[in-house]
Amino acid sequence: MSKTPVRVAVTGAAGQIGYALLFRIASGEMLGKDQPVILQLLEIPDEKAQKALAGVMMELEDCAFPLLAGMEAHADAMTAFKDTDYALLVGARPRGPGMERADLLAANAQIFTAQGKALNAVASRNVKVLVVGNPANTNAYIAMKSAPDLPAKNFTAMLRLDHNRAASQIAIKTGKPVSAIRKLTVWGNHSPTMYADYRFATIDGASVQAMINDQDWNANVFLPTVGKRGAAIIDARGLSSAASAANAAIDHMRDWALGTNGEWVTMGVPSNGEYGIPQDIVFGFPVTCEGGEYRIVEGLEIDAFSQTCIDKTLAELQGEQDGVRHLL
Ligand SMILES: NC(=O)C1=CN([C@@H]2O[C@H](COP(=O)(O)OP(=O)(O)OC[C@H]3O[C@@H](n4cnc5c(N)ncnc54)[C@H](O)[C@@H]3O)[C@@H](O)[C@H]2O)C=CC1
Ligand SMILES: O=C([O-])CC(=O)C(=O)O
Repeated sequence: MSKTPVRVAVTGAAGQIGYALLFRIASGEMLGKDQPVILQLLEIPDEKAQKALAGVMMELEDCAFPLLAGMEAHADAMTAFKDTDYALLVGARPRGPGMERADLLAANAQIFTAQGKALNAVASRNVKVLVVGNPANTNAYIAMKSAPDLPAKNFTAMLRLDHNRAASQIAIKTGKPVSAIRKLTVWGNHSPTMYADYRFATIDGASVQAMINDQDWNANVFLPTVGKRGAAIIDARGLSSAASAANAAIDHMRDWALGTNGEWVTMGVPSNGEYGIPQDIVFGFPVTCEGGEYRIVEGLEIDAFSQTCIDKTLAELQGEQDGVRHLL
């Protein structure tokens, strides 16, 4: 018997990430090739944006996806999020050259108070929320705090693009396939302060740290390359990353919903005090997923270099949080 369709809300559906994301959700890459979906698409109530969204929907129709069980255009979060099982909050202003993601806080924070409230009012009580719009961690925190009737653990931020970027840099450095890398993680904020950590990573059971054995490369090449990759793409393309961001969003939601078979992935999730990160800070952690739930990998040793990196990215997040306190 075929499965009951699930509802997937996507905001910023007519934007560049939306265009790289929706077709993959509708084809079953996110929730499985046997899971029908109903897309509930949100764009701003602006004639041009709604017209562009209508065009994207025409294209979705023209793909004749067997799993696309329905599709709706919305200009109001209160209708877009009705009964939704998954919510991908992409719609927000992207940064341009010379900006940091935190510079977007003033422009984007209010979007996430409104959308958190709407999720609180009308979404499925089990809704899984992924915040992509920047600054993603703090926007996820804002949405979570604006939705007091939903479990805090349902709100996550996208660190998966950073995780995937780190994996590719390690694959290039070691000459091994990216698919062989296990136990990699990225701690903290989706910003240049993030700490991509391969101390526990293995390739075919062997330690990646021992294989690379170069702390200078770690500190002065690897971490800045991963941390500043978003800016490098803006510099090269004139636009922020879109296809790789959409790909990471698919990876994040797929793993959360369908599980990771014991493998580690990175998700930005509200802390319960793990690794000394204060309660509710949305922080990149290593997690495993099973049965639709993520679990933070605990008990990892944090050495002095790593602690310094974690303290720095935490301090930045706390600063962002202080800056939005008036909205909550
Ligand atoms: N967390 C991550 O790893 C990444 C995050 N991003 C962020 O994702 C966001 C979207 O990026 P793009 O798609 O490239 O931008 P874009 O400008 O192409 O599209 C954004 C879309 O969101 C819509 N929008 C704005 N406010 C909205 C609201 N309140 N409700 C619904 N829709 C709304 C806009 O009309 C626009 O169509 C940006 O904030 C960007 O910085 C981008 C790449 C990676
Ligand atoms: O850098 C940006 O502004 C877009 C983004 O978050 C990324 O590519 O990681």
